[in-house]
Amino acid sequence: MSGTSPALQPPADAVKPVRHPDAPAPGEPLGAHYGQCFGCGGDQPHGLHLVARAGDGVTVTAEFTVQPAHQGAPGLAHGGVLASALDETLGSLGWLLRTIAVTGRLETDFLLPVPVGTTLYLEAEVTAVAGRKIYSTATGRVGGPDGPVAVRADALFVEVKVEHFTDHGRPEEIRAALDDPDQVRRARAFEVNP
Ligand SMILES: CCCCCCCC(=O)SCCNC(=O)CCNC(=O)[C@H](O)C(C)(C)COP(=O)(O)OP(=O)(O)OC[C@H]1O[C@@H](n2cnc3c(N)ncnc32)[C@H](O)[C@@H]1OP(=O)(O)O
Repeated sequence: MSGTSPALQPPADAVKPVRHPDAPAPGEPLGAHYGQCFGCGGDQPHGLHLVARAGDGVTVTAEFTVQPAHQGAPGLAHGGVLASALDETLGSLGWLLRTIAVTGRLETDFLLPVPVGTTLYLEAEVTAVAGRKIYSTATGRVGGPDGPVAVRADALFVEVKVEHFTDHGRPEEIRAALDDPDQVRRARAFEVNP
């Protein structure tokens, strides 16, 4: 069973999302926004190492393979890890809008158990925008990009300023990210923005 709560129904004044003219081209890898990110960071040993690509319109696709460190029950992915994969994929839609946004609400349906070693094929799309509120939906399929849906989610992301991160993050990590001599990495740590 799945159903979206009223909190995730776009209001009457919501508009269709607009792909930013400088959004990455369809098929272009989005890359990690921060090396230590649990979702996409290459320097995060127990992370998902999720790889996302821009799609058409305001969509992205992504893949992640469930590792032994991601188990809940023996040999099965932990539900929170699968929710993280959906959240990360939905979060990467910010690259298409060129908007910095964080998850306000994430509603998840777990439809099939997902064994360790499985690759989850994820797809996410922005469905509506109302002011700072960004409504989106995602699926994770198994067995291939057209396989059965194992997990799905609806989400509300809320646009924030970069100070959301710099004011609230632990000072050690903020300082390290701001001191990164690589200008692109420095910007990407906080902004889902090329
Ligand atoms: C760099 C990006 C990496 C991406 C990684 C993947 C994404 C993530 O996991 S981000 C991390 C997890 N998320 C967070 O830590 C966010 C924590 N929450 C917050 O900081 C705040 O609650 C925040 C920013 C969401 C909203 O606060 P604030 O900016 O004060 O806005 P606020 O006025 O409360 O809400 C704005 C609108 O959103 C709505 N809204 C906010 N939260 C929710 C919610 N949970 N459910 C429904 N609606 C909500 C409000 O009702 C309001 O609507 P309206 O404009 O119609 O009145």
